[in-house]
Amino acid sequence: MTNRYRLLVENAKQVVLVCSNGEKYLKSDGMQHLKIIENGSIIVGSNGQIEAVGAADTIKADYSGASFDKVIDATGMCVLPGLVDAHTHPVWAGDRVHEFAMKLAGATYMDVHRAGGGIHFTVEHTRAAVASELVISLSSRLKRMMQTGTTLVECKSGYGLDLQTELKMLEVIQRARHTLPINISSTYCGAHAVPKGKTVAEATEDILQVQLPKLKECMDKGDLQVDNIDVFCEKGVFDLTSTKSILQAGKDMGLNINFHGDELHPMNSAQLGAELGALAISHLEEVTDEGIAAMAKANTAAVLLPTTAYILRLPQPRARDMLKAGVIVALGSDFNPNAYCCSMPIVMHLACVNMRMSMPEALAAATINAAYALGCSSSHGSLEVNKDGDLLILNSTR
Ligand SMILES: N=CN[C@@H](CCC(=O)O)C(=O)O
Ligand SMILES: [Zn+2]
Repeated sequence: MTNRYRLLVENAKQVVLVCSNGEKYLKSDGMQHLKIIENGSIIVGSNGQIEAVGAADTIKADYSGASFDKVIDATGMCVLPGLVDAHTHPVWAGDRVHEFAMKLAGATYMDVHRAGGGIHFTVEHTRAAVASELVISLSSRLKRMMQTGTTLVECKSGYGLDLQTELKMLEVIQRARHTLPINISSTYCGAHAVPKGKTVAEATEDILQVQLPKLKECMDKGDLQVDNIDVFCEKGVFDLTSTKSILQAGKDMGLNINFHGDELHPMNSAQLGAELGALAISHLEEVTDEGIAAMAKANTAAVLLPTTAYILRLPQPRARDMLKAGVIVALGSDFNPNAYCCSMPIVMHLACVNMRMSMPEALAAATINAAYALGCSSSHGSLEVNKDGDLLILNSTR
């Protein structure tokens, strides 16, 4: 047995494990009482996984003969799991600050979209951008996310809407996965909007007959790793029927269903997601009581995005109703050219102030539950033995 380890963080005032019994997610009251060790230490092994976590005295005694590549004295500090951002659109070119001005002057998100802006504007610029340019901007955005504590992030395609650009975006995400010290869950979002010049039926056909088969070929050959499938299920974008066929086709390829639903209109997206066994649905500002009940029963996570409601002045997602009903509530930044926030601490803050979540609820939603939404809660989202040694050390007593 080896007695050399990569890292010892010792004597922290608090080690916030979040949970400690292999929970895949936390619900309702379980999110109020997170597992905390006062005066604790944690060891990360040479494989990058957590070797031990516990009271500082116990760790010291158990590992008295061990050596460490690095030792950090965390006296007076607080150790947390790395934050998980469960929803981002970080690959794009073209600035949309002019649309912010339009919105401040009264235009809605869909007014801008229908006028050919919004996602369409970004599609035009992203199609024209070369991959190397997208890699550079993506890397700088991911680095900013890391600086605010994100260690696992979901990254979507969806500003291509054609085979060539969707693949280019997924390849850019793959490059970042291999070059940056951040974990990535990759999402194919070819149904993010109906491309200009196509009907919903034509766009759906292209995704089912052209884009998904090619994606599968690339995945089977090992050229691309993609984890999730996404659709923007919304009035004026993809209706319930087309959404269902695209999500089902993705699921049949082995992708996790994780899609945009019930954002601007009640579409019964939540019920559809529950029926299809979706791992997660994002937004849900307009979800109905029936949708909430269906998600709670199916263990479909709700990825709530407080920056969207803030920037678009939408009704807040009904976090309290969802928590009460037993929905697995997670958080994401929704980083995109319209909602320009890389910081999960700000997202958690907005969740507390605007969605009335408690601080422990927000932390659970940004760690174990966000990891669950990405199918990663066996390796991320809490400080437990054999999970990835992704941790934050806050130079703060609490
Ligand atoms: N609602 C759809 N998609 C994004 C916005 C993307 C964009 O406007 O570029 C979202 O999650 O908020
Ligand atoms: Zn989104």
